[in-house]
Amino acid sequence: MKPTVEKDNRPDCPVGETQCPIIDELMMLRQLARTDPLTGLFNSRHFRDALLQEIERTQRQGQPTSLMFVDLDFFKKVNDTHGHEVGNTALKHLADLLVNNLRRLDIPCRYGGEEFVVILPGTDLYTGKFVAERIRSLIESSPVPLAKGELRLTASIGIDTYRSEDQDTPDAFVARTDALLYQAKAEGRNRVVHGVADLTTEAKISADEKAALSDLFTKR
Ligand SMILES: Nc1nc2c(ncn2[C@@H]2O[C@H](COP(=O)(O)OP(=O)(O)OP(=O)(O)O)[C@@H](O)[C@H]2O)c(=O)[nH]1
Repeated sequence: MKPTVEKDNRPDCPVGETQCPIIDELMMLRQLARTDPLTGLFNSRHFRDALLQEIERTQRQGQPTSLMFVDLDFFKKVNDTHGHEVGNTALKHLADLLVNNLRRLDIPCRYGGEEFVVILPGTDLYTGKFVAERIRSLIESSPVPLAKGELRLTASIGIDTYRSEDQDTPDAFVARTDALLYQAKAEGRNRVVHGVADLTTEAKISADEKAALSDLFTKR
């Protein structure tokens, strides 16, 4: 889901007009305050608000929320070798890849620098692991087209899930997921590291469903 001009929470025009330039301007500024200018993704401010909302939904309705940290590998070398502009092109390339390969409900954000974060509402860890692996594989197999040749990238990913019975705070959830990303870096990069699997949920998924999920993600 990419930022679009918000239609909800639109304040009423103080003089009751349907077209109100001041309200339009206010909505635009509100949008800008939540958007990363380089990639067009949501920024870390929006990420925090959206995560709080999804965790609240998990606590009230029981649907799990997964969280994925995606960080490009050796990105400093990209800047050092090809220059900052090419680095920026690579960041935009990754942002587009995320937008084009996630569900519309998912919330990809630029967390900062070369680190991206995606909220996956209503997604258990089993499904989240498939999504993460598909994104990792797509990054590896989709080089960035440059004026001269192409730039190959890889990324490390940490993914974990907030379940209705979880007691940790949103910050603690972010910290435990971020720690998995750092584990992926430490274990050699270009890999997905996930949190502790919920064996009861996994056991409920039939072999047919697992095969269908696997098929779905390998065919895309
Ligand atoms: N081009 C560009 N580079 C950025 C931007 N934000 C951060 N960076 C660069 O991202 C690089 C991150 O480098 P490091 O934190 O050392 O990480 P890394 O080289 O990717 O190494 P690992 O993450 O350990 O694989 C630094 O060189 C930053 O300058 C940006 O908006 N544009």
